[in-house]
Amino acid sequence: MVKTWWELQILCEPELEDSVFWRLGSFGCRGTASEKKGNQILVRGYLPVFQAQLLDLAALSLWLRQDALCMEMAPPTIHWQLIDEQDWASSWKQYWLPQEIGDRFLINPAWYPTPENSDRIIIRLDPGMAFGTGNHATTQLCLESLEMRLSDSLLSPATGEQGGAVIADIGCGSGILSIGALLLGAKQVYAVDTDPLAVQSTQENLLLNGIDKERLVVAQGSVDVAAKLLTAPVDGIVCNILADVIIELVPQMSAIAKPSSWGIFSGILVEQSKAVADTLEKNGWVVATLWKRKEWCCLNVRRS
Ligand SMILES: C[S@@+](CC[C@H](N)C(=O)[O-])C[C@H]1O[C@@H](n2cnc3c(N)ncnc32)[C@H](O)[C@@H]1O
Repeated sequence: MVKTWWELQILCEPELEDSVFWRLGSFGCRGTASEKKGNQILVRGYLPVFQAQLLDLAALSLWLRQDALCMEMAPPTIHWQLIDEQDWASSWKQYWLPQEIGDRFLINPAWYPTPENSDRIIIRLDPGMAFGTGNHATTQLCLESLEMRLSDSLLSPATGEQGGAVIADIGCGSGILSIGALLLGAKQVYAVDTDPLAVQSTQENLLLNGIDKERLVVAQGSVDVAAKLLTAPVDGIVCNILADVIIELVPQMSAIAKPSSWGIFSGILVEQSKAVADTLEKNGWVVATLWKRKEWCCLNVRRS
């Protein structure tokens, strides 16, 4: 039995209570409760931690705000926290199974035996506390986009010799996209994340996949840190963070790109795609394709 839960707390106008309950129910909350707090209502919702990642909670937060705007009410205040932190990092593992993604990848949890006769590229992963198991639609869209971008690579995945793409992975989480790119034949990846746990997880997953550590430079920070580590502009950028963050980082990411670079941007809700695309276009990128999965999308772009 899973004993670790997200507790979501939504403080709203009383008129919004029903719509908040409805939203939490359709989001998958297993239990809900409400109480009066002055002139407002505090609604609490509970769901197992493996059922939602931070991106999903951010999306829920956006929907709750949109629901309030549609009813011409003040937007609710939303908080979330993990409760009963009893070894949650291991309790969710039983729910995470090997998973095929796109045409080429197989994500294999580190505690499962590696399949011997698979014709897929196997990414072995233990994300620990970091985001990036491959279960999330945005990670899948990025891996599939990398497949497309790097499919004509003639490199040896084992050595990455003979040129090949140099890529920046902004917000690397578990390192899943960096490792995927390297196994597809990228020459080198510069991976950054503001979360130190993600940096640690990426380094550990690099070792798990037997990749030469010179091929993956990992550091804590954001695009500014990647820019300092780079010796030349990159051939490609992959960035799976929320839309607001991407919009803020586009000028800095453009500054580390070549005139011929490509980009893969996800973590974007479908309704936010126009704002991200507009910002990219203002900074000299052309949106080639927009791929959707569930409520999320991924922009595949290139420099004009
Ligand atoms: C949605 S996860 C993506 C993880 C992984 N790349 C994937 O696709 O599954 C976003 C990651 O971005 C990191 N992050 C958030 N804001 C950032 C910023 N401004 N710069 C760099 N990393 C950031 C978070 O710590 C988190 O690990």
